[in-house]
Amino acid sequence: MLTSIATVSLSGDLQEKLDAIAAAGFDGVEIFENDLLSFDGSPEDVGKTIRDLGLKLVTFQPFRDFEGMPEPQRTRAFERAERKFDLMEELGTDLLMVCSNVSPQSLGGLDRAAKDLAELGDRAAKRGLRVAFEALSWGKHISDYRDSWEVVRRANHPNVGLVLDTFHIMARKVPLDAISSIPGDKIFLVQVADAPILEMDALSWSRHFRCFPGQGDFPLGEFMRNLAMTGYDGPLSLEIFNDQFRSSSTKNVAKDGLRSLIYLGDGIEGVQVGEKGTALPPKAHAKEVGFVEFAVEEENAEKLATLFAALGFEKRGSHKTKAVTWWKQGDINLVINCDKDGFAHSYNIVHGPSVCAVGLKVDDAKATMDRAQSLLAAPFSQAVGEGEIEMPAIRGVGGSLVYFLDDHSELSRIWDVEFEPEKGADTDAGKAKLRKVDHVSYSMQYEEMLTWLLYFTSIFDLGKMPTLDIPDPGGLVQSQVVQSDAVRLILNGSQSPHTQHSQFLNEFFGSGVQHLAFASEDIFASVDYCMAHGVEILPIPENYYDDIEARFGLEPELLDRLRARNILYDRDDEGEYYQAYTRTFANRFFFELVERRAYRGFGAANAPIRLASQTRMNRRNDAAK
Ligand SMILES: O=C(O)c1ccc(O)c(O)c1
Ligand SMILES: [Mg+2]
Repeated sequence: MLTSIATVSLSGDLQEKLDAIAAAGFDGVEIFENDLLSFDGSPEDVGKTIRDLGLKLVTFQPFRDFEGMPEPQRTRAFERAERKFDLMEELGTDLLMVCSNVSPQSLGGLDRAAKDLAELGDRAAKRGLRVAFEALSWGKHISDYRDSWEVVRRANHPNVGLVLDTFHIMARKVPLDAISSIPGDKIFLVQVADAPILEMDALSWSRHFRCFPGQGDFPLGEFMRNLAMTGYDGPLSLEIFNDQFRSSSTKNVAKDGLRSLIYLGDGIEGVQVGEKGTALPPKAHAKEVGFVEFAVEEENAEKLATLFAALGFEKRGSHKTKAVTWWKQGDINLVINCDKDGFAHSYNIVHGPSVCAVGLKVDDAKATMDRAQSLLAAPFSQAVGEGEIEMPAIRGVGGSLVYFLDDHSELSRIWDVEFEPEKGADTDAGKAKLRKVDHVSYSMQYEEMLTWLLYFTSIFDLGKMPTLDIPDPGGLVQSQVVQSDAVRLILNGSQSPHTQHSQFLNEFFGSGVQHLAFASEDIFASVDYCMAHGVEILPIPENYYDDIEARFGLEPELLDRLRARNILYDRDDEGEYYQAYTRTFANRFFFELVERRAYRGFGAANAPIRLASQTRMNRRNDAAK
């Protein structure tokens, strides 16, 4: 199937859109009428530009309010169609997409509609053109794909075919299995869109909340399996009306679109997406966070080392040739990089003290790299010193890196090969009882959230959880978790410029890791160790403890232990959660200590308390300056 996208899906003017569509690597494009009307150039110019970019003009759309009109509107509708046919000849496309009538004047009846379409087919055939009929989910008489198919079937005209648009089909929650019995050659166009499940009218839902396949909740795999059975081999075209996309980078959104189509075809038998098709290795199993690398200047490297030691980490080695140290506790590996060369250094120059890379352990690092690149991730490599191991990596959030590690290649020996062991290091160290990285939390522009959601869930076996709105004193923060059984990532975005989250983006000059949570096997012991070693734990107000006492009926003794250590508490049907936070390091990132007792959430109810407390600390710091 040809990959295609409708111009309405992107921001920018028509030229920018077409450039981005071609640059992303699509085979074709749908011209949405408004993009043509607002363009300062002739239809011939547009057609030539499209061909010169190597794109196929898949369809011109939409032609509205056509079928079932009484006279005199009916005659006028045919005249309007003839004008569109003229335009199509100038543009150089043979397909007009007709969407079902929404006019209150239109008359019902499948036969009437079929007769109108057959006549339109005759007129189109005279010019070597075709028409394709789509059921809008809010159409006056025709709103169900089974009815639009019945109209096309009864029109029984070689130049009249069907459009299947997954949004309209799924918005009506009708069964998908009837798709499989439509003959593939009667389907002229397939438009794909995903969307979050929302309770609202179909028109507003469609015009504002569509998103790329994989970013929403629709059962698109089931659709594709049914489509494969029809033998359809025409365009697979993204048609996405989305408010975020309209205000995002044209190029990035176009690339996300193509990634989503490649992902849509992944694992669907009988479906080849793109002219060549892309065979993907299976989704990478994200087994654990293998390491986290911090990019800092020398001065901050010392401070960060002091903080790591106070958090119970043991320095285990120094890189043989670079100003890089390795810290470990339990299965957590942290790397402090203050070398004057290489990626970390350039990242530090832009962002200041920061997490510049996260290493994810997978089953097979090489296969993961292949999959990531097939899904259009940007590979990263830099000069590898003698005797060093080249670790596969791709660009991630805010230009930071995601490295891939595994247990079976030479990558498993990276610490031994590249690091001089620290003499006298306690190799069993787990002083503060921290065992694993529990989660990594990224802050990003609100408009980027769907990009990184698709990135993480298409490459890895990370599933998405429902999004949450978290109140910050300066506005709402939207939070999206993606997780496997052992790796949890949080993607946070905010539309308010006043949230802490947005301040982070300003001060950090972009998106990145805002905090890192370590899983403790005994939160009280962990916090005691850290406090005894000078770690300042984020203070939590007394009111909070009064509230959780009332809410959960906690024993006074437990409450005292929580209060004394500024530990937050949550409980649900599954279990209990304990969490404490460090103060922010260098005004950038902070650490969280958590203990999960059969609990799978992230303490969302506590997040506003934490955010308010952090805001208070920041204001106090600002006032002291
Ligand atoms: O929102 C609309 O009007 C509209 C127009 C054309 C389409 O293909 C569609 O799915 C929706
Ligand atoms: Mg459509």
